[in-house]
Amino acid sequence: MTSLGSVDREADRGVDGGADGGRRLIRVAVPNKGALSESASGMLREAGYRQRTDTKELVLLDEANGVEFFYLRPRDIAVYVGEGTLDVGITGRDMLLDSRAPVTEVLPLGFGRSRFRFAAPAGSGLDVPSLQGLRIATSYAGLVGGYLAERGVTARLISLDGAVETAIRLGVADVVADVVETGTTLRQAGLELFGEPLLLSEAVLIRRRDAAVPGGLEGLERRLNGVLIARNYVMMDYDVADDVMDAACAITPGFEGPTVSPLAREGWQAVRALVPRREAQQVMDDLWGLGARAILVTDIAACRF
Ligand SMILES: Nc1ncnc2c1ncn2[C@@H]1O[C@H](COP(=O)(O)OP(=O)(O)OP(=O)(O)O)[C@@H](O)[C@H]1O
Ligand SMILES: O=P(O)(O)OC[C@H]1O[C@H](OP(=O)(O)OP(=O)(O)O)[C@H](O)[C@@H]1O
Ligand SMILES: [Mg+2]
Repeated sequence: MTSLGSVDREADRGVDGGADGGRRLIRVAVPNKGALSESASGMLREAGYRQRTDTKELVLLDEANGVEFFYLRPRDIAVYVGEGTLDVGITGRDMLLDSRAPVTEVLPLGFGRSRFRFAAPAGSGLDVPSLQGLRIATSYAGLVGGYLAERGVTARLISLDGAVETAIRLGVADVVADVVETGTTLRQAGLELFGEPLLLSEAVLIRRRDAAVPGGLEGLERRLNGVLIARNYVMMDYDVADDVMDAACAITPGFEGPTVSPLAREGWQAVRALVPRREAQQVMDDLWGLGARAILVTDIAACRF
């Protein structure tokens, strides 16, 4: 295992000798465990980067791609990036806001989606103004404190490391504020949600705010964006008669207009466009209704936009 210190010095020297001669590595923080860890590494792997095979590895150098990955607790990632120690990182939007670190979102990554909510024993009938003077257990005191301050509510925040849902039963708090995905954990604790979500969270790529854009970020962002498009879009091909071509193109506008090619068949054209994956079945029905035929959908293995 390599120590963080020795790799730091290696990174400062950059990648020598290659076509990029002396290019500095971009240093990327990745969650080492928890809800975001597997998906973050999976996405980076899909984007062509090396990822660790041993969960005990703390640092991994992907020299060919000019990236060095540091596996850290998701809660600490905004701190490292905010301090400028690491260039970019993947963490949850909720953790980034909670940290108050000087970082900014570069790209939402579409996984680790959750809502941040207040909850209390079923039937309490609470709302946000009635939190005044109550005890709120949370692992996100920065986020909750900021939310209440904006609304002029003063409550006592009980900071806990995790499993906050149990705090009410144990008499430590009146209310909890926590991450909710399915709501199962809250229900099992006999709690119910109240108030609007404080936040809709997901995994995000972050960088330091008010600092120069790190070298290499553009390439990383383009690759990750390519993964998002490959995941969220499909390629649709179909044949359509000239007289309904405009209507068909309106159904499948693509990103920059569909590709239209002549067909051997007189009065018909072949059309190709990207379509949101979740809309593909409805779009095929609509095209069929217009008279389009030979409608094919294919997955995108990789792309750059
Ligand atoms: N069940 C979940 N579904 C979706 N996202 C989640 C879920 N649990 C946590 N997250 C998100 O993952 C990020 C990291 O949370 P995670 O639970 O992994 O860290 P933690 O609570 O500090 O550590 P741990 O739970 O491993 O002790 C946060 O942004 C959070 O919103
Ligand atoms: O709505 P659900 O689908 O039940 O998911 C939400 C739960 O998942 C997370 O717990 P985690 O396992 O991370 O434990 P923690 O609370 O100790 O962080 C979160 O803190 C909630 O407790
Ligand atoms: Mg957790």
